Amino acid sequence: MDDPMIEILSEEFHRICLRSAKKGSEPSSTGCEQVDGSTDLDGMNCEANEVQEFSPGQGQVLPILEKVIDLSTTVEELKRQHSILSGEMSGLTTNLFAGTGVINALQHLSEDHERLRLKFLEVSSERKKLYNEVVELKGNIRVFCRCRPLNKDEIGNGLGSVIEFDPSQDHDLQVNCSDSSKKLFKFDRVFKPEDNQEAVFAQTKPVVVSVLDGYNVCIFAYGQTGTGKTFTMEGTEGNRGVNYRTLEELFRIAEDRRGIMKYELSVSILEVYNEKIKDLLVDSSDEPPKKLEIKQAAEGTQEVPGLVEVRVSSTAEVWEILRSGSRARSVGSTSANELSSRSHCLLRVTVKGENLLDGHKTRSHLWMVDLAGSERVGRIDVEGERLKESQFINKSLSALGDVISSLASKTTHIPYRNSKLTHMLQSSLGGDCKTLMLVQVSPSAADLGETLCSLNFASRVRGIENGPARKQADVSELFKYKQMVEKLKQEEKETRKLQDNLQSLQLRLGAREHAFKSLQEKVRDLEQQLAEERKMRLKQESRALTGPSVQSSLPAMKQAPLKSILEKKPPLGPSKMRLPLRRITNIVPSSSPYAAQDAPPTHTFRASSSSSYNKENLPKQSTKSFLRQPRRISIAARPPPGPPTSGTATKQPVQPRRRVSIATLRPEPSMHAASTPLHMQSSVRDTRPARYSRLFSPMPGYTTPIAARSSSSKFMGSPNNNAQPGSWKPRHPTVIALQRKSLVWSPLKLRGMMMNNNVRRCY
Ligand SMILES: Nc1ncnc2c1ncn2[C@@H]1O[C@H](COP(=O)(O)OP(=O)(O)OP(=O)(O)O)[C@@H](O)[C@H]1O
Repeated sequence: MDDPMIEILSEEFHRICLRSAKKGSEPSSTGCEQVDGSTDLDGMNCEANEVQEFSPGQGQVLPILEKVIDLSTTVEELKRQHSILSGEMSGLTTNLFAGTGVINALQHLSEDHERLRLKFLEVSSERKKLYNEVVELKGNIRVFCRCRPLNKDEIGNGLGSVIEFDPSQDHDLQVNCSDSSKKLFKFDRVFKPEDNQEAVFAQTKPVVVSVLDGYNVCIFAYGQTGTGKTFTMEGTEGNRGVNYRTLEELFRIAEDRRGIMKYELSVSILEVYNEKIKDLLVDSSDEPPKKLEIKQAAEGTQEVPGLVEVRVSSTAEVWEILRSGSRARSVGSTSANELSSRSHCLLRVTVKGENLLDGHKTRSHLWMVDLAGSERVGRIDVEGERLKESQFINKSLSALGDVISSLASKTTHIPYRNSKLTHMLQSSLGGDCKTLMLVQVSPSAADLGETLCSLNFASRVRGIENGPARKQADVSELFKYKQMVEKLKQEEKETRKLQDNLQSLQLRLGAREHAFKSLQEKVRDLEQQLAEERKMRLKQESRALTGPSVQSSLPAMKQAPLKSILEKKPPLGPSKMRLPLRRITNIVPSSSPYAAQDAPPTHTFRASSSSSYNKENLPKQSTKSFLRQPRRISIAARPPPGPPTSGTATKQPVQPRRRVSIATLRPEPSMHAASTPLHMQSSVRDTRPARYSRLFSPMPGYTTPIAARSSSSKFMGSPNNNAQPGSWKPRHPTVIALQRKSLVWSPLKLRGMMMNNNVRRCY
């Protein structure tokens, strides 16, 4: 039993029962007492029945029983309430699960919200970018032309319109000049006299609303006096102009973007009159006007400290402010316009924007300028103060023209500071800023000159940006790129050439390395061969020396020193200790089978002291000359023709071998022609001075191998066979170079060559 109330009641009932039992009745007979002695609500029911049973028996209901009955009813009621509450409780528990679903849904929603917010930010920045691009494509400096209708006076004077419009063209207008020629002008947009303020603003709107995206914008109306500049910019009550419509549009867009962007718009109106700045929102009737100056702010923008800035939040207040500013403007009467604006009127709208989604803040300016009349001084009859005004107006307008021209032609210096007007507009002219020029013209034939002036000026501004000047800028860029391309091409060409050169050099190097290797191998082979041959010769010599014939033929006194020398000498071998060739050749016996068979006498070299030479066969002069030869006369010398005589050893002592050299390889004139590479070499080194002169002089009677093949040598610079000694002059550049360069001859090389050509034949 959960309920404590029921428990209390149950106890109470139990007590009553017990008391009744004591009064004479047997409570056990009622059967209400349970075996385990416990009581419950059933027991109560039982009690109630018992009470009812008692009641009739006793004739009246006891107050206690009444109480019990009441209590039972209460219990019943409580039980019912309990079950209801339990039901509610379980219902609440079930609802708790439904709450989780709600939380999940909420979570999903917040995630969606975040995703959409980011997407929106992305899309809005993309829109901003694209919008700006569209404006830029149309031109950051745009020029519109508006022609006012002929006024009553002009019509009354019978003046006709000199301007013609092509109904199908929105960009052209044609001026009929006084000499009946026609001049065509093209602008970004041309408004005919019948075009209303709405039409003009429809085209202006895309430029002005850029201010809400954080861009600085400047619109100005230019033209001669009375052409409708003020009408276009300010308008009238019923025909509101660009100023009011722009602010109206800005408010509309700001309202559209509410919740995403927060904008604050404030307005200032000032005029530049005779190069002085005047705040048109200050009531200067009581006090003299404050002097305002242009100052450069820290962030580089131009500010006018002290200039009134009125916060505007609705179009209703804007109109009033614009009217009051207009009223304060300096006007004067000229012959062209009764209420001519003698100053430049500038309306500045400052827009502070805050992106509520990402907190990004912007501050930009929109300038809407109604310029003073651009007519030349002589055009209107002015004098005194009016003349001075006109001069200031002209000066500042020409400064504006210079600034726009410089901006359009993208020159580095923009002359902003030449006038107060341009200085003030500095941060809203050029760079990322959007500029719109509205050139106002009169259709009247009387204004033709001024109309042409205004149209020419406007065309120049537009033409420089979108026409030839812009093209010129592009051409210069193109030219720069073309030059770069040319340079690159040339560099590529040179690189290719260098690569080719490198490749050929590498090939040549490879070929040289290969040749060098093969030469090295050849030298090694030759050395080996030489060593073997020496070994063999030594064997033969020793055999010859020990042989009886040699012993008998040589006198004992002469054999002894020779023998001793031989014994002292180490055997020839591949080692560094090689015997000099001369020594070996000196002792080669005439009976040597090599000498007799292999080597023809004309080609076999024998040293001058060799015993194997037959002295008789040698011409006297030759022998003498041989004897006169310095010791460096070596193996390369050609022996005179005739068979060598065995056993006739000369008395010339055996000279220790020195450097083998071809330096003494100079055959005697009587020698027969011999063609060896050495001779060839010596023959081409004719003109060398001093000791080389003789060495390289051409050898008369000698024929180079090439020369031997053909009677007239094809080798460039080779000596002519028939040429007189010393008459040959080298012509080949290599020969000339060699003549100039002293050569160092390697004994090893020489030995190899000698062995190849001559020495082998000695055997
Ligand atoms: N497009 C137009 N439609 C109807 N009326 C026009 C139009 N343009 C100008 N006007 C009228 O021509 C007159 C001269 O215009 P406005 O004063 O605007 O010229 P302005 O160029 O501002 O002259 P100033 O330089 O002397 O101030 C005004 O009465 C104006 O209402």
